[in-house]
Parts: sequence; C-alpha cells; structure tokens
Amino acid sequence: MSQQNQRHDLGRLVVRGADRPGIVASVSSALAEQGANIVSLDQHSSDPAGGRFFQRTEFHLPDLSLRFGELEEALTQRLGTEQELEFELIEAKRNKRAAVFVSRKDHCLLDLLWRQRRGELAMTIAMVVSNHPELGDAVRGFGIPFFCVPVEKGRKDAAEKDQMNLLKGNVDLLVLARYMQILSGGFLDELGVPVINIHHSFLPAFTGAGPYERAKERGVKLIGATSHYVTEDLDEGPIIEQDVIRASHRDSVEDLQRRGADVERIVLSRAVAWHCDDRVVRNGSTTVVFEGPR
Ligand SMILES: Nc1nc2c(c(=O)[nH]1)N[C@@H](CN(C=O)c1ccc(C(=O)N[C@@H](CCC(=O)O)C(=O)O)cc1)CN2
Repeated sequence: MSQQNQRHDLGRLVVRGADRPGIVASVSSALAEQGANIVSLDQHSSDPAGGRFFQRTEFHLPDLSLRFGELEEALTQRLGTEQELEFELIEAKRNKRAAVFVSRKDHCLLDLLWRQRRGELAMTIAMVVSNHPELGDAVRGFGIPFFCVPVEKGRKDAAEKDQMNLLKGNVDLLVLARYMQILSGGFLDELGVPVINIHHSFLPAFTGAGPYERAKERGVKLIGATSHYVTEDLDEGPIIEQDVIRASHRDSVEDLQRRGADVERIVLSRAVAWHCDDRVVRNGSTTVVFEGPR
C-alpha cells in the first residue's frame, strides 16, 4: 500500500499550552466518543509541577474527511477555547504544499527533489525559486516549475515582491535550501507560513556567511549543520535538527565544504520530513520534536 493510501483515514492532533491535570483524559475521551482509534501518542510536559504541555496524537477514524467538523467541535468542547491551550487537527493524507528557494549550491535542493520523487516526504514541491538561473534545467527535469527572481544589490524589496506574488496563498511551507539571501521581516510576516532553513554550521557557532572558512581558521574538530525555522534575526530561529562530523587539520576549506554538504542534506531532509509529519511543535525560541524515523 502506498504511503499516501496508508494515510487515508489517519488524523493528527497537536496540542500545546499551559499544563494542567486532565488534558490527556480530555483528548482521549473526545477522540473515543467520535470512534477514533489512537495509534500513537507522544507527550512532553516541561515541568511536572505545571509548565508547558505538548502532545502529538495520531488516530484512525473511518471517513475522517466527513467527520472532521464534528471532531473539531468535540475537541473544542473538551479542551475549551481558552488561550492557554491550543490544538490543531490535521488530515495526514494532505501533503504540505511547499516552495523551495535556492541560490547556486544544488545538493540540498536535489536531495529534497529526489526524496519527494521517491515518496519519502509528505510534501508536494509546488515550485522552486532561485536568484540565479543555473538550476532551472535540473528542476524542470523533475517536472517542477522553476522561477528565476534575481536579487539585485539595493533592490531586495523588488525581488521579494515578485517572490511573494508567486508564493502568497499557494504554499503551506517555504524551504530555504542553501538560499543565500536574508529575508526581510516584512516578507516573513506577509508570507505567514513556516520557513525552514539549513545553516551550514553547528549553531550557535559561526552564524552568517562563510562558516566553513571560519571553522578552518578556528581549527574546530567538529563541523556540522543546523536546520531551523527562519525568523527576522539571522540564523537565530528555533532549531529543529542538527548533526555533526569530525574534522581535522588535514581538511582544507574545500574538504570541509564537500564533507559538510552530506550533513546539510540529511539534516535538512530530517527537519522537513518531521515538519511535514507534524512532529515539530514550536515552543518560543525552541522546539519540541517528537522525532520520526531517522
Ligand atoms: N530572515 C532570515 N533570512 C535568512 C536566514 C535567516 O535565518 N533569517 N537564513 C539564511 C541562510 N544563511 C545561512 O544559513 C545566510 C544567507 C545569506 C547571508 C548573507 O550574508 N547574504 C547577503 C548577500 C549574499 C550574496 O549576495 O551572495 C545578504 O542577504 O545581504 C547570510 C546567511 C537565508 N535567509
């Protein structure tokens, strides 16, 4: 059975907010009353005495699409509408619709395209946008629209306007696959969907441009990659996934870039896969990740 079919009547419920006794009972009761069968449940409480509550539940409910509204109503009645506790009900069969931004480095982009084509990601790549033309043929080879929107010095706002015209209302997610332009706060606010970036260092070390060059200068013995949600503050967004490999004096900057690229690809694909499976819950400047398979 294909992955899409497996997800046909599978629902997800993500709950987060102020912890209090009885939340798990309320969620379980609401689902049971509607005839839903819980197939997996992950939960985290930040403080046993009462802090922040996070829960990800997957459940099977026949004819889920037809039952969605009444289930949402039952959960609202059980969990209340107070601000302290919020929930999101999701149909697992619906892929996230994503745009990918890239500059010239192709390894992270191609990895996502290959994984999407193999059905590994609950994501449909609707378009690829680059500030350079070089990767157009490769993207079109996957049957995916490619748009080149150059970013001229001092005219970033004009580029962002063109990008917004392509994205607004068309995507649920934006992935920056080694996109080397800083997005403005206004762009992020107007787009209004999650943006995931891959930074080519083990943050918080070496934020900004040229991390491998600075790693070489510093003589680090570990290099890595970090995937994070994008905020206006460069490379400061909530971290989703990281990984590292050993480095030594024998590695040139080019060696670090070549070896680091493999880490970047796997870290970004894990982060995107977990986001698309609703496994990542924002918690202020951090995240709670109910990890999936590695
Ligand atoms: N608002 C944000 N935008 C972006 C982020 C982010 O965290 N917040 N991450 C970057 C990716 N990145 C490192 O991972 C990065 C990209 C670009 C630069 C940079 O200095 N860019 C210059 C132009 C460089 C050029 O023209 O080649 C600039 O934008 O002025 C630093 C780090 C993606 N965007």
